[in-house]
Amino acid sequence: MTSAQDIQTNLSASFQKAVSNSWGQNLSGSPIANFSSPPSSWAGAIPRRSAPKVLKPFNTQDIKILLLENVNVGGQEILRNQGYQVEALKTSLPEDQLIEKIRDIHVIGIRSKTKLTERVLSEAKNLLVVGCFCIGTNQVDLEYAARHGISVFNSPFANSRSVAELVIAEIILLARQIGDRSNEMHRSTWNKVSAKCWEIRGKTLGIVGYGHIGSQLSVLAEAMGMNVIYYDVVTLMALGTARQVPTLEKLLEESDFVTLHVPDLPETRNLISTTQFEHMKNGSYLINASRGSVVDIPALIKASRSGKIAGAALDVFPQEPAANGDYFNSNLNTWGDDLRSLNNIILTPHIGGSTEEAQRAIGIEVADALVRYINQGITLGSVNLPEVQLRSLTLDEPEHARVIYIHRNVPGVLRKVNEILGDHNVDKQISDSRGDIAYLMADISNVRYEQIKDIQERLEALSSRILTRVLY
Ligand SMILES: NC(=O)C1=CN([C@@H]2O[C@H](COP(=O)(O)OP(=O)(O)OC[C@H]3O[C@@H](n4cnc5c(N)ncnc54)[C@H](O)[C@@H]3O)[C@@H](O)[C@H]2O)C=CC1
Ligand SMILES: O=C(O)CCC(=O)C(=O)O
Repeated sequence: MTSAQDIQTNLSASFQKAVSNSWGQNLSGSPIANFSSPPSSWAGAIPRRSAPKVLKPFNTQDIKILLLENVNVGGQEILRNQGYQVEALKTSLPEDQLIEKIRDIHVIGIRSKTKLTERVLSEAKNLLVVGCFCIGTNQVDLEYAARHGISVFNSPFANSRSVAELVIAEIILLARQIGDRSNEMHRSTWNKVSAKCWEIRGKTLGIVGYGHIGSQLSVLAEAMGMNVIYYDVVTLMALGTARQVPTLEKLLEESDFVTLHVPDLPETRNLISTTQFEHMKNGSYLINASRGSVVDIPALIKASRSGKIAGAALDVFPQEPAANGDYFNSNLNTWGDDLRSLNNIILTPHIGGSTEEAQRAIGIEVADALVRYINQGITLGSVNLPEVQLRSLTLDEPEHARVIYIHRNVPGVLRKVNEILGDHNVDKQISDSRGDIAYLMADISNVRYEQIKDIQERLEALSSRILTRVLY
């Protein structure tokens, strides 16, 4: 097994090879070729630089990546093209198997189902980075990861449109009781009714959480003739003729359809429970495509049975199966049978972001972020470490190395680091902090292999150290 430490310190065999790699002309697979290219309109405004140098901290084939939950093949290809060892599984893994696997890998890619808790992450001695191939990052203990120098990336909006379109569809499906009519027809029953079936034109849509998805949905709903109101904990610019309301209660009292687009936070757990159902209009509808924890399902079952709500669409659940199959039963969620027995309840298996377009875009975006981080240490887009970028080293800068030092944000660190780097020519350096964690990146020139090793060992010996990497 190759540990991150081995990879970082066992430079001798790979150094010459890696340097000659980096001097080679094979840049076609380089993520930075695109990443650092300015728009063509800038041509002439800035001096032309030589081609970026592909930094390699290791023999790339030593990097082990585990991708779970059917990460898009486009994303897998980007990682394989780097020469990394990629194992891709279609499902999530039970915790014991996850722990077994995570001990050996440097990178893990997940979607919403894999829980990277402190217990799991504490077994991951070599882990450098986590890629969440989705929006939500609530499934990862971000703080623990940061304290151990593990960067976490996600795709903040590549599936927003897909979720918004699903919600538009569900508004109409609920208003016309299409789920029930379709189920009846599947059971050979013809039941042509118009009672309590409505157009959505002129109805009020209440959006809770007016972020990427909520605001996108707002535009689509208005185009369908709906009035849009929204509630958010921050004051946000209304799109179109939408209107922000000051409280959740006000939104619930005014809306014909309530749709939830908030993250999973302690404050959003059971955001919609018995009291909130009481505030809703009689015969209104609830849609939840955010997180299963946001709605109190037993309270929803009561509200549906009493006729307080005329229907609901749920895409997310407190407990979701790790794989496809006949698992959505009462063993998983005790109220499962009760929920399934209700009228006009649309249940979908967390497919809000599951479109070809969204998955392809997410695959590329997160895989690119992982490659940038592994190869260059760039943390742009990290959700738990300071976002730090340095322009690329170029091919006309031989004998350069990039030093990355993730450390606890305590006084005096920079002085000590610069004492170590001070014997060399530091071309450029950047440091930033986020809470208790700081991230320093420095490019130094005219360094020989022995000197790199010495720098790394001295940085490793500092008491503030969380993780040291040297890329060259
Ligand atoms: N069903 C699915 O497949 C998918 C589900 N999601 C879920 O949707 C959630 C929302 O996604 P985005 O719109 O991209 O997030 P976002 O971060 O862009 O927007 C969330 C909004 O909720 C607001 N908010 C936070 N706490 C609130 C509270 N207590 N009350 C009211 N507003 C509150 C925030 O201020 C923000 O404006 C994600 O966190 C994720 O959990 C995201 C993508 C796919
Ligand atoms: O598609 C997925 O696996 C997760 C979608 C989701 O919930 C998210 O992006 O947060």
